[in-house]
Amino acid sequence: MSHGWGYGASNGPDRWAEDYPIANGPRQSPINIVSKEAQYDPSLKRLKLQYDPSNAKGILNNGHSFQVDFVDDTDSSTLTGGPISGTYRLRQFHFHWGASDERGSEHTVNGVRFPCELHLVHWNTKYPSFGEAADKPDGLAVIGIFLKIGAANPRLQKVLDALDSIKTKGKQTTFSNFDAKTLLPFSLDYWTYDGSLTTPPLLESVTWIVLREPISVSPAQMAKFRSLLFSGEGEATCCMVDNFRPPQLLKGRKVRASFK
Ligand SMILES: NS(=O)(=O)c1ccc2c(c1)[C@H]1CCC[C@H]1[C@@H](c1ccc(O)cc1Cl)N2
Ligand SMILES: [Zn+2]
Repeated sequence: MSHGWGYGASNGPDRWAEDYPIANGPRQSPINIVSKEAQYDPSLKRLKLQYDPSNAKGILNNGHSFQVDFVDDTDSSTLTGGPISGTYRLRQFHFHWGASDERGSEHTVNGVRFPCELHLVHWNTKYPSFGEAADKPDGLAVIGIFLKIGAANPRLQKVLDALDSIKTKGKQTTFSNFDAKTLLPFSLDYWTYDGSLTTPPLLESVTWIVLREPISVSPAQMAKFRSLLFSGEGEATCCMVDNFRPPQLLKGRKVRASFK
């Protein structure tokens, strides 16, 4: 790719391997989860999420999605239990979505695509920093949550209301006192497998934890996601939609389920 990676015809997922050969690696994400082939594993623990709302720091349009960043210099917002050992710290969360409601999620379930998918990114504190953890096989743990069209979700509203101030690439604003736990569905049943970041650098460092229960989002709320731009101020306007990578080959990996 002559210019940076993206989701367009000239720089999208089908061309990422040119600059990131790991795109054809053995543990790439996302994947299609075939529920009947996921094996129930009774040794899997319950997920334990302890998030401190005061760790929320800011919200940024990074030109590929938008992310809410958290202060991660202490163990005050952590993920433990589940399929992981040790303590992982919340770094940021972000979303992937479609131009219309029939696509947008990265993971699919029995071939079903959702309009949007939320990723809560955590890093293993056995490493000194996120940067050190990002390329280790057990470095990151990302919780994936599907969004399904339904009633407006009041828990999303504070995030969506901030989008007007970060419309274009590079824009950021403060975003404080937000409890990411409010974004979780009632059930914490999950599928888990070893995978990768779903965008370049596509590092094969992620323990994926995909929740079975979606959260709701209304059509009007989806329109807010789609009001963002990939482009920077003063550049040709390019709507931020379809910022998802399609499912990748399983290549022999097993998907485990925390539930029967
Ligand atoms: N869809 S996802 O959850 O699989 C995903 C994919 C790619 C990246 C991220 C999350 C996040 C995680 C925090 C850093 C950021 C990013 C990155 C940027 C600059 C870097 O030097 C390294 C990284 Cl990892 N890349
Ligand atoms: Zn993501």
